[in-house]
Amino acid sequence: MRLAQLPEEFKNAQPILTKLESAGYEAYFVGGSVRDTILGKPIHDVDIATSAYPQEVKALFKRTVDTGIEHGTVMVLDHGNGYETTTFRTESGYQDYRRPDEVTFVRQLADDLKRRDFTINALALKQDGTVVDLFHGLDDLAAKIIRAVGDPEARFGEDALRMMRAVRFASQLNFTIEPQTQKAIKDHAPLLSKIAVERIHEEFVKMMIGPAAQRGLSLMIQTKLADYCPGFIGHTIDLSTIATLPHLQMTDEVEVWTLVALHLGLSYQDTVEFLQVWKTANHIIKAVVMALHLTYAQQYHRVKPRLLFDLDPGTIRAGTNVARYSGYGPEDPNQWLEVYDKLPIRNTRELAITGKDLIQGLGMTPGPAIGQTLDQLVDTVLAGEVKNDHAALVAQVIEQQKSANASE
Ligand SMILES: Nc1ccn([C@@H]2O[C@H](COP(=O)(O)OP(=O)(O)OP(=O)(O)O)[C@@H](O)[C@H]2O)c(=O)n1
Ligand SMILES: [Mg+2]
Repeated sequence: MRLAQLPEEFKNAQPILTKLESAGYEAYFVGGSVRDTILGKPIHDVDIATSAYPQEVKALFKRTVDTGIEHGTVMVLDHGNGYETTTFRTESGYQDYRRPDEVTFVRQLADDLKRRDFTINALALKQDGTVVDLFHGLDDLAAKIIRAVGDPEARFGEDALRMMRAVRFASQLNFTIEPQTQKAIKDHAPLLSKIAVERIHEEFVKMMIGPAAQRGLSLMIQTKLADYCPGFIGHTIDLSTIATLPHLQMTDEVEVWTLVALHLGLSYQDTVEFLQVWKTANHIIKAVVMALHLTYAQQYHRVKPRLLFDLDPGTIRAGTNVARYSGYGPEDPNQWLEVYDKLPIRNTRELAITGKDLIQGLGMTPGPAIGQTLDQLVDTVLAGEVKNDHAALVAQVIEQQKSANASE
């Protein structure tokens, strides 16, 4: 196969390949960008593989960064772009099921391609558009199949994360996993516990955001990969409910975890603990808990202005979408955002009175009472009982002070 037209990203990188070739080395585009180009999808990072050894690459280019030189990777900087340029290599050792004990640089492209995970990821592209396909990766791309290169057991024994990559690609590309490859995943699923949670996390989220998330999740259940993910054991039924939702099209990590927490029936506190075990970033955990409040409120038909006030557009969108995927959100995905936009205030700072006004103008003592009073004013303004107007709010505070004094 020869591609008639290369995407812009590859064209920009061509001078790097030309320079390597002029010096007598071989150089190819490899990895996901080749796969995605053939599928007609946009590409992100351009990876280059070459027969030149790292020191030879460094000698050829003026500006390089040693991003992973012990594994053969040097980043070549060119016109504001950086290209990961990796020497052809073989790997051996994998005693920990995650990384090789030893990498050996080699001069043959074939040796490099045969250590890669799946046939669709083992394609190489020459700069003239010729595709080097040693393992029928093009047939598998056309048939929409994820198949390990060579012996699947060996590939998963080398790097157990590849099992999660298989289900992630099944979702992202809407592909099936070839039966022998799938059997090897089932046989090796326990090895997933050797992998750092952060790496499983990344694959899981990518899988859930993919267009065929239901397929990916079903595969995780069938192969028992789910049992080796944090907090999923014993929750297969909840996960299979997610796998049957008809309109799943998640757009970000907050949606993913909100949906999972909802279907696992987690309380807010359990959600925090569950997401900590998954090593989720704190700002994401916070957003998930907020979105979950909205999702639960929709389930019980109790969405109040104060709840929307406490959220922000991002968490409102996530909470609404998750309720919609689960069958009880509003028909219009923008419904709660529109209500939010029409709130008289969306932030305590938007109140037409400040803590300073309370202290200096109304003689209140500095302390926690100031915050409580402002919070009550937020409630009254949101409930439509008082207009967000300075004089009206001052009158409201004086009223409250009077009735407080009277009851003393
Ligand atoms: N566990 C892994 C990870 C990567 N690779 C090889 O390294 C390439 C680049 O890896 P990576 O960027 O992680 O994945 P991509 O396939 O490029 O997918 P993405 O589009 O998500 O980057 C893969 O295509 C594959 O050939 C592998 O064999 N085994
Ligand atoms: Mg990649």
